[in-house]
Amino acid sequence: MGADLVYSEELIDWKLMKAKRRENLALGTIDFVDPSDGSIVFRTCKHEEGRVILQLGTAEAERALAVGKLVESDVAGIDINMGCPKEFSIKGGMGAALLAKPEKARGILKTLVENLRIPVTCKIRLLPDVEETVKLVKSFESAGISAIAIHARTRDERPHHDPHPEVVKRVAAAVRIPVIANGGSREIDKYADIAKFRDACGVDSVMIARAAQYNVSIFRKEGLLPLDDVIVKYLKLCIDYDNPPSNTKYCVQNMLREQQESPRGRRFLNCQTLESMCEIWALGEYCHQKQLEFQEKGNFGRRDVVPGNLTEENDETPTPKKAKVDSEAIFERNIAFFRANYTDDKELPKTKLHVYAGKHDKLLPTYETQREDKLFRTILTFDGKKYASLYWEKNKKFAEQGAALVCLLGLGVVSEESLIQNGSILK
Ligand SMILES: Cc1cc2nc3c(=O)[nH]c(=O)nc-3n(C[C@H](O)[C@H](O)[C@H](O)COP(=O)(O)O)c2cc1C
Repeated sequence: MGADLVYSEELIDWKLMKAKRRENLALGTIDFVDPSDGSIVFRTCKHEEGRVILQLGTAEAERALAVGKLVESDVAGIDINMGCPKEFSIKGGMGAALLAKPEKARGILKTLVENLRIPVTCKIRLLPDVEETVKLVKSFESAGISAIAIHARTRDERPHHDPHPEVVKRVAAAVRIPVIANGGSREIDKYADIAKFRDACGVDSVMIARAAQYNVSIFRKEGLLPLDDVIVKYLKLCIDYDNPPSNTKYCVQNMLREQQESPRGRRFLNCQTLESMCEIWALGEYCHQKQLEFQEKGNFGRRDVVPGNLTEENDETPTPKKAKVDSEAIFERNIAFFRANYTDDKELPKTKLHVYAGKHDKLLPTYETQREDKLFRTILTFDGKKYASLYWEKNKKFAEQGAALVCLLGLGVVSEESLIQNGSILK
């Protein structure tokens, strides 16, 4: 859309340190995979080469360097987050906590500068005192960093507080490295507003977060694109790079904002799969075909990566082990559990199934729940057979109820018609 560089969201050092680098031939991406559960910690691709700066949350030079070494061939630079005021960052000595430990912070930057081949930057907030901020930035400059991003607020100020471009201006005038001004989104509605903020801060570069989340075409010199065009472009990328549905949903929600209240917005909020989200913007078939193509090429979702299959050092392209359970042997239907369908607790699918088991002198069913990307699916075993819904529920309880419903259908305890009638069977 016209941005020169894009920063990743903050990734925590220990999470990346244990990740394994894999080339994903099906998607054409480089993946950093958590070997314990197969989740993707960071994914990038050729198209992003030279453009993406990986932002790291760290409190230790050694750990930061280990991550730097792991990713240095795949990113344009490493940024150390020294601005995050959130509790989890501060408690871990990361983010804005580093502003209170300037020597430690400088040590991290210096270690990276001296040992990595790529540029090192950091992102800070203003200190309450201007001269202290200048001193800090000069000290980081002397550590050899290539640029510094400054969020024009102090650690205790929140997004609704006015930013302080005049303070950024004073700091920028005191150093030679490029200062990237940040924190102006409230006043940035169009491309020309970026220059206003840039000039007020006396810098050459601006970093935009929220205004870009709302409509990423804010970076286009030619002006904003209609939101639907942006969503379509974004969804296509999500399909092409197999982005997790929950993250896709979160990002589109940030674009829709008040439109979430519209009938289309409400339909969107009910979506759980990437395909169902894509259907709203006429990309359902494209999504479906791409997912089939990726499966054929061997791109397995994280549920297919079982613990341990990424641990062999020399095995660069392991064949992911397919599903924990042989899907051939499972009775599967696309059934969702809607709590509102059951006013009487005795009618709840699990309760009903347990009563059935008692009456027929069978052992109670067992439930094994898989979790993927904040969604849940349960494989239920009853009387030697396995049952599961194809529908991923938003919590474990619902997933178990959904699987019980499939089982009741398989046993003939509930009828297909009744499930169609109450909307539980999905197409
Ligand atoms: C949803 C969200 C996530 C953010 N995550 C990060 C992050 O991972 N690292 C970071 O340095 N700043 C993060 N920020 C802060 C922004 O980078 C930025 O400093 C702040 O929003 C002010 O800039 P703006 O006015 O352009 O939004 C986040 C902000 C938002 C709204």
